[in-house]
Amino acid sequence: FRPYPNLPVPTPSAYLNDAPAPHVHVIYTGGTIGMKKDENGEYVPCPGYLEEMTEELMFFHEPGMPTFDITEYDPLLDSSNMTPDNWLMIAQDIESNYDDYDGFVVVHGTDTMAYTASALSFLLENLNKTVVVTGSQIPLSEMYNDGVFNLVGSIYVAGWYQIPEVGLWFNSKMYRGNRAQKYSAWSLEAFDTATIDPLVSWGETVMVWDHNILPYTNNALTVPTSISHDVTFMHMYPGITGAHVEAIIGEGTGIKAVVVLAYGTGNGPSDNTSFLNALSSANDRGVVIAIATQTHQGNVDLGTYETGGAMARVGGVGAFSMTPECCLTKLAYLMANHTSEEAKTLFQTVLRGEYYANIDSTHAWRA
Ligand SMILES: NC(=O)C[C@H](N)C(=O)O
Repeated sequence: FRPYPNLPVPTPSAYLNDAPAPHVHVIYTGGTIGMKKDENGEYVPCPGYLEEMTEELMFFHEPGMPTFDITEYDPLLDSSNMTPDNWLMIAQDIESNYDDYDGFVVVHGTDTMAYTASALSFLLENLNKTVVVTGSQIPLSEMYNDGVFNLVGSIYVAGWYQIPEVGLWFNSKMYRGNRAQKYSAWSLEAFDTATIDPLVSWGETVMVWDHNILPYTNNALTVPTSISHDVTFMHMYPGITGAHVEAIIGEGTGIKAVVVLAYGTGNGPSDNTSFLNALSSANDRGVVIAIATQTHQGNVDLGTYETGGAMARVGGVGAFSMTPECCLTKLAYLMANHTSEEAKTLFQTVLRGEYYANIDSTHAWRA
């Protein structure tokens, strides 16, 4: 339990020591944090409100807080309205402001925050600065809310700590963006990860769990110019048929890759010929079939059961412990610029610390 080494770790006395305040770029995309109720009593994003609140509230101006600029997107989005193009736009925004800021905060709705954080982790190639994605369950406009401290914590960490990763900050913890999932639509502890410990946690002091953090890079940041929209999910369930598979990934759907949410360690109905034939013909057409799991913990290993072997024999590639959000965004990133064969290989390669085969399953004790 040590502060991250080789970094300016601000202590209360350091704040008062004329330490130059770092400068953070806050990209405000929308989400509950800046919402107010409309005439129907439903929460909607409210332009200008986040900036107004950060100007008004003393927490954002305490000694030791980084300085920050807010860029507000137009329109502000409930994150349920986000698409892969929005992920790309945020990544390109970070790229064009990269040299002018010490760190970046993306303010975002919680509903699809895990997807955006994961997508950014892949899109920001050779990232060497901290990018924190955050939001809240309760808007700043409510008397009791989690938005203030989620935002204060994110700006603080993005400014003072150089962590070459995309993190997702929620409830005093920063998770690796491509490992986090929304676990609760109610709790203020809305996010968790089944595999590795948080990268940062804020208790009485700020702790950076340096053994989890990816290495720095000397290469320049790059961001691809396109992302694939032709990646989908297929949730497996008892009774699934070949016709159901065809409806999702059959010829004519234009689908290039599918994340199959299979059972347990990646198993499927090995005696269901119509189902297997539908998958097999998709594979023959070059559709990448990624086999993930409906469970939160454990590794996909298609060699454990005959029912897993069946998924491998129709061309499926196992997702190890990658979350569904990670699988979908990784494939959206890969399919834009790679052939199916390349994408299969890269899918089963650790690109941004998104899984560690054999290690992640040892976290099963967290259950
Ligand atoms: N807490 C939230 O931010 C939920 C909201 N529907 C959103 O994702 O934008």
